[in-house]
Amino acid sequence: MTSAGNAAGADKGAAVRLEQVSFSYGETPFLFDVEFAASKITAIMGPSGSGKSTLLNLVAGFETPRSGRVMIGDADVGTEPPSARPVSMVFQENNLFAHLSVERNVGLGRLPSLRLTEADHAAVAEALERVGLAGKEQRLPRELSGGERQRVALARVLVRDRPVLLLDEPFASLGPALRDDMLDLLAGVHAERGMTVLFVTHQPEDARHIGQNMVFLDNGTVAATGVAADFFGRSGPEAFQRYLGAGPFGDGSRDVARKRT
Ligand SMILES: Nc1ncnc2c1ncn2[C@@H]1O[C@H](COP(=O)(O)OP(=O)(O)OP(=O)(O)O)[C@@H](O)[C@H]1O
Repeated sequence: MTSAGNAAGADKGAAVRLEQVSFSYGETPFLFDVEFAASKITAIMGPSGSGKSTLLNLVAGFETPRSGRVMIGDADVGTEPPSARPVSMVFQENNLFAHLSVERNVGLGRLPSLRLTEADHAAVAEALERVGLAGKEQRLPRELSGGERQRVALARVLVRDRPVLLLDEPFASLGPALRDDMLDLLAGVHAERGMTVLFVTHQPEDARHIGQNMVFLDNGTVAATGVAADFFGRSGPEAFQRYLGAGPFGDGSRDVARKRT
């Protein structure tokens, strides 16, 4: 996959670098030293509790490192509040304000005050069209399906138009066919915009579907990095192969060869 679909968006992303970033939750230590290439989709995998969400939270600014630097492009953002970072984030659930319409939920990405200009309204309409939600602008989140709610979250990302997009298992609650649709939508948006995407997933097939690069976490640190095609080949990192064999919960419950239904 390339970002060549839109020359204007091709260099849009910024590299994300965690330089010897240490952090802890009580007795649980983390140490991250890793670079996410600009304008690429990097899938982040690892056993439950290995620190995937923690890593995203450090990049987003919801957590602060004890030491080390969080770099986005050339800027050290380690002390910036989340709102000042050039980042958008989509979670598995609870991305939307329940009492606000689809249109207003997306508009928030443009302007938290929701005092939108004509141009802002046009951008919201265009984003909703792009994610296939034209005509549903006035609905409340509870009047949408799970997949549609995640489309609203993606539309908000589009109007925010930040160089870095963090996705924490955004499609985990969706069935396989819908998940594939959402991955295709995400890949399309990435091809147009060229933002840097960090995509946390438990699903090897999702990582293979859209991941260009891979980062594998284990026990609070980066155990392996590389190009996705190499990771999933026979000569992929041993720790990753073991993880795939055991399944993310260490019980063999999932397998790389698992077929979509
Ligand atoms: N707010 C918190 N307070 C205390 N401990 C936390 C907190 N958030 C996470 N942890 C702990 O930090 C470790 C890493 O959690 P994290 O959510 O980053 O893992 P993960 O790899 O995203 O897991 P999963 O795949 O289950 O979502 C876990 O042991 C978790 O219990």
